[in-house]
Amino acid sequence: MRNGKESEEREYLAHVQKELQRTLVELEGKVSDSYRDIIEAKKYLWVNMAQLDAAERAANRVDISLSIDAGEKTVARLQKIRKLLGSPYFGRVDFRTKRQPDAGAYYIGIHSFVEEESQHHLIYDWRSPVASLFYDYETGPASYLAPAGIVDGEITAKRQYKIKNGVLEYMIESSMNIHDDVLQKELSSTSDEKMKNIVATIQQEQNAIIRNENANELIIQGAAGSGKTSVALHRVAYLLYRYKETLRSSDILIISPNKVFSDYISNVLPELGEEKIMEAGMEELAEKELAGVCRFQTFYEQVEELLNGEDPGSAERIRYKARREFVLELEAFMSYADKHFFEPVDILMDRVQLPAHEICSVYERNMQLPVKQRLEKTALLLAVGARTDDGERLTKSETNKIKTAVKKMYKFQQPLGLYKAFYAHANQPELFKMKGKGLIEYADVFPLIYLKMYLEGSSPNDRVRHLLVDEMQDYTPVQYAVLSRWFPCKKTILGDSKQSVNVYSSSTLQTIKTIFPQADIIELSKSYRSTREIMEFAKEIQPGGTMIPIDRHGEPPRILSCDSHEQELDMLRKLSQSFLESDYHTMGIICKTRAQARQVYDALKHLQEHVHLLDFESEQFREGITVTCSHMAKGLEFDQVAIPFVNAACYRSEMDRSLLYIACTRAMHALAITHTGRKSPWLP
Ligand SMILES: Nc1ncnc2c1ncn2[C@@H]1O[C@H](COP(=O)(O)OP(=O)(O)OP(=O)(O)O)[C@@H](O)[C@H]1O
Repeated sequence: MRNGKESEEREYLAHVQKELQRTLVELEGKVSDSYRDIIEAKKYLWVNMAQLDAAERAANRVDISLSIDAGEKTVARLQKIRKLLGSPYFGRVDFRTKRQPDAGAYYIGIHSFVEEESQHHLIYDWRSPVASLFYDYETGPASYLAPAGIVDGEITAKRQYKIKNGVLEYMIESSMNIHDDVLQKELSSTSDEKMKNIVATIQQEQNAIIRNENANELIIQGAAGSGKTSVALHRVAYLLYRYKETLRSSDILIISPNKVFSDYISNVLPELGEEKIMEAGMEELAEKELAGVCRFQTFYEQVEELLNGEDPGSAERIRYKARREFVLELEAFMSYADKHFFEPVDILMDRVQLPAHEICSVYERNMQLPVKQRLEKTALLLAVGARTDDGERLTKSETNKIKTAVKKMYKFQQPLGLYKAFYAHANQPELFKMKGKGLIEYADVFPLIYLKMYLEGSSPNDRVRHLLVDEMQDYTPVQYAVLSRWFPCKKTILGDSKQSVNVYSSSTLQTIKTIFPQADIIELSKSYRSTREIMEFAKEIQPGGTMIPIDRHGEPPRILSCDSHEQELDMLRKLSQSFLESDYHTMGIICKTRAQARQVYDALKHLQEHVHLLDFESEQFREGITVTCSHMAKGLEFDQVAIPFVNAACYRSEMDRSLLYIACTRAMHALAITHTGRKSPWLP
């Protein structure tokens, strides 16, 4: 076995580092050369501007921009080499084939690295075909898919390494795919303010998702902490590597629940050597679509309103619009509108007359178009075909008159009017309620957009070539219908039906399956984030499902009973103080509502720079104590979590239960729950 002994491994590491160092120096030289060249070229252009003709100036500019591109590439490479110097590789797999009976040792790292002189791969990128052996197999027969086809062989040895700041901390030889000890060590570490990459410990079932190239739609249902978001981001990095000639980061869009979450995950792709992808929230997209039509309540405002029980009818309205059948009902209404809302009448002008039946027949021939375009085309075809009594063509002004007349024959000019007509048609006008002048409820936003598309058409976004939808359970079938029209590209859709922030409008995996019947569906049940004690506690709050906690242990969750509200706030102060004295980096105090969060934040203000209030407008996730509410905490994680006010009055409904589950599953290592008076019936 090559580099069999630890001393040989250390020698190999030293050799790799020496090569990396050499490359680093070379690249640094190249960067300063190209910096100097660019400055010189710019100076030359500036000084000689008057003497150069237009073609020469253009040629100079092209040269400069090419040099800048080349310089940027060198800087990117330099960054990768710097990263490798700290930790060149984390795994090794020895693989032999019939053609190569002496097993070759493949070292796997975050980026690949080739020795210049020998052109020998000292490190293979974790996304390279051969690296899949490391994640997918134990020792023994194995195969991987190379560009030229399947390569069969045998894995004779596997090793994992922890190299930090260039020092080999430990190495483990194991027949297993990813050794449990290494995973345990990774999971026991304290949290960061940004999500970490998991390349060194990707699990086999996660790797299958990351490397899935065939699915047009891939749905990942995974328990809390099962790595859905991490895996989806690693999948993006994999696809960018696999299709590097045709796919760029700017072709990929992630729909994320809020800005804080986007900030939290923003480091993963750059750490993996890729550029950030585009991100957008559902509301941001809706805002563009409804500009000039109406304003709308946000999703968070909707959830807050439900939690505060401000409008008893709103749950019913939300539930109605979150059904799968609702999309079909909207579509049936569109067919009805096609037939009944166009009322042709004779057009009688001085020089020309167009009978209603002729208008109707042209209209019916263009049914495949959205209403507005259909009307325009109808008018245009009529105008082009029409002749005056003297056999003359129509003038521009006559054509325009026909256009206006045909347009008016359709009963609704505005999407909102058509949307209201839907409820009148369904004989349920009470299910549509404006929140104020020009302000609609969140539940109406996407049905309205869907009807607007029918009325005015929509232009699919061709720039987005892969769409990632996180927290899939929070989107309704009509939202998916709109998303599919906006983005007719490949999709990775992920979430957990147990973590809905609004139980009235959440979609189950079953529902999402019916929306995307061709999708590949993968379920992740192993949960990595929290200790077994925390996950077993959470499982008692939301039983059922297939969540399997990882075998990592910690202190059991504490339920702390208080005598008064003031004493409960005092308890939170104590918990915060002890967190500040501990080795933990992040603590989340997760409340049910925004108002509660503000109250707790005020009570902890004396801790000043250590405490942050995370609200709907926040954009950043930071170290220290974060006071927030469950629906903002979704997707995030903390070393330690405290959940206040978990009494019977505050946490009683199904929705409260779901929020409590989300809050508990944010904790990695420690969880404390406080209450005054009778504790919530959802607590174990
Ligand atoms: N294979 C792995 N190796 C190491 N850590 C992992 C692995 N898979 C997941 N994790 C860790 O588990 C935690 C949860 O991951 P992630 O946030 O991606 O899960 P999730 O399923 O999206 O969670 P949730 O739905 O609860 O928000 C993260 O700290 C992540 O680094």
